Amino acid sequence: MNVDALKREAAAAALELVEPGMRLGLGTGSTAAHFVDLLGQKVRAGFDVVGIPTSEATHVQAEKAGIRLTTLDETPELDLTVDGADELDSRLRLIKGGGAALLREKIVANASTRMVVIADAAKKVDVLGAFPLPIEVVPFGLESTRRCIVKAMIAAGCDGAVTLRLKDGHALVTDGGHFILDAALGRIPDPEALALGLSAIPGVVEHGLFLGLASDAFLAGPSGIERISR
Ligand SMILES: O=C(CO)[C@H](O)[C@H](O)COP(=O)(O)O
Repeated sequence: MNVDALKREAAAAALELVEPGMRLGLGTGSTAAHFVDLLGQKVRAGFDVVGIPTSEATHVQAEKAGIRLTTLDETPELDLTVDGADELDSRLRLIKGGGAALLREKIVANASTRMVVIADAAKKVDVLGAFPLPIEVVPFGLESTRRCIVKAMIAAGCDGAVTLRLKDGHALVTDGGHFILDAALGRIPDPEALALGLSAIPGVVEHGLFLGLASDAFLAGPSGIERISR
């Protein structure tokens, strides 16, 4: 089975958790897109839920799929968020932000009673960090913020290049109007320490370490779905 089919299987497994009337956080990325697609099919068959998209891209997809949408201002508390991840470990600590949507993804996950991760099984790792850690920063003072990030990394026992994410030769601009710095660390021995250090830097808007947010993960592999719960 190809990776895309596995992603769809993980999405289908999470769909079974959705109940009528739920307030749902809708993730971003190729796996979350399968979830939105499957949810749209259910909605068009008469199932009523309300969704909060975590990116402009998901907003467009969900609207086309016929899913009723709201905002966190109208609906500040959600029942369930279903989202993908770039990496996760057995304690459901995640790296997210490969699709540059980490800020809204974290706000929405934090507003949810449950966050469920859907992914192909290859995303599960023993130690986080092979996937470069996305860090969302304000454009003002970029180089100064980058240096502070390097110092925070060293203080947390890791090291690696921190580079500006580009799109079409220019700095990628997130939905919130910020830039993304990607930290190629290889391994993150103490994600909690790194998260604390990064959050203390004024130019850092948010980082892609999602700690203590996910309650469950559905990981699709060749031999079926593995469910991890916390
Ligand atoms: O964090 C994300 C977007 O910011 C995505 O959830 C993450 O990049 C996984 O994407 P995909 O499902 O396409 O592998």
